[in-house]
Amino acid sequence: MPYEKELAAAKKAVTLAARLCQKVQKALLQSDVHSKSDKSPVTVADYGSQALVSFILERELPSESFSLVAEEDSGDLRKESGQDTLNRITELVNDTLASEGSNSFSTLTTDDVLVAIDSGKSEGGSVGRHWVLDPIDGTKGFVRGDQYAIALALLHEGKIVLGVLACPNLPLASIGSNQQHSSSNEVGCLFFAKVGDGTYMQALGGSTQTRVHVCDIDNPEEASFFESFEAAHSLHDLSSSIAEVKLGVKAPPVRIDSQAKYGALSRGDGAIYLRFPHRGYREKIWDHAAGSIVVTEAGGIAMDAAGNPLDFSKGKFLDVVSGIIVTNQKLMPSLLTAVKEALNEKASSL
Ligand SMILES: Nc1ncnc2c1ncn2[C@@H]1O[C@H](COP(=O)(O)O)[C@@H](O)[C@H]1OP(=O)(O)O
Ligand SMILES: [Mg+2]
Ligand SMILES: [Mg+2]
Ligand SMILES: [Mg+2]
Repeated sequence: MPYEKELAAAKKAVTLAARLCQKVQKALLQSDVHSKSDKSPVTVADYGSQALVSFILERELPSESFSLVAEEDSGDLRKESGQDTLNRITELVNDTLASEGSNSFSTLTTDDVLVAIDSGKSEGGSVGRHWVLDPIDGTKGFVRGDQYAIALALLHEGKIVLGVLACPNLPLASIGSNQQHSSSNEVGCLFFAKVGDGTYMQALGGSTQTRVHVCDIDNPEEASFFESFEAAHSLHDLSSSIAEVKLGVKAPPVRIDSQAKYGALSRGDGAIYLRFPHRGYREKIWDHAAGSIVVTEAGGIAMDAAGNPLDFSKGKFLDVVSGIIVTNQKLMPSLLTAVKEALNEKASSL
């Protein structure tokens, strides 16, 4: 089966990274939160997760040439002021590797950690194989104690061929706004998909997997929609005018952080995901690579707001027209029409 060993390695890497993130989120100390030059919060867990995933993929797939396009770099950690943080990250990575229980465990030095983080400097592109990683997607949710995801995908000749999405705080039961209250409050989901093979979900750390599908709602009035928790990441007014005014969606928006939205959509918790970043923001491939294959293999479609397929082959940026929209096959035509109308009205009112 193609990509079988890559999928196994990706699941192992992401599961361990999730363990590291859970530990940090539990004991999140103010001193663990730092500011990058773009002012987004970055924590020891973002770096630790990236180092772990990079290290495990290289260890598990030794015969392949390794290319990784990932969000973080080690610049700040190499400064004098980054020493304590680097020591803390190295300790976290080693503790997590030790908890794996394998005999082949070797202790990483701070230099090994820097090298593992910097393996993520690849630019991707349309030739060859590249892993694509967001070590913590939804850092703001992570810091708040809410939803976040570890998102890993494999890009092969310009197409995403597999994706693994760990959502440590996502309930195993449905979170859709139309859902009955569930008696189970167990959290921690691992979604994974291989091209042509469907999407599966299992409990993080569990082994029983279930195939998942997007919902088959064709009446927008019965649909519900996901969007960013952070209004700074996506225009909430525009989503409301599309979903509620144009399509007649009755349920209130489900606002959660990160690609957990793609995971939830892939198992039918809601029918639509709308994302309209503010002007000037450029999407990155690691923010959508794993999520998009998880949704498409579950029967959904992810496109830009003009109806173009998402093109992951152009380097680290994912250039899209106006935004990203995701739904099932039946709702996409009416959603696209509603989006076009709303964008035209917005343009003519400026
Ligand atoms: N100004 C911004 N507009 C849109 N998305 C952003 C912005 N700043 C960061 N992001 C990224 O958007 C994603 C989260 O969006 P949301 O949780 O709202 O879906 C994350 O990938 C986050 O990066 P990061 O990986 O650093 O958290
Ligand atoms: Mg970030
Ligand atoms: Mg992200
Ligand atoms: Mg991130």
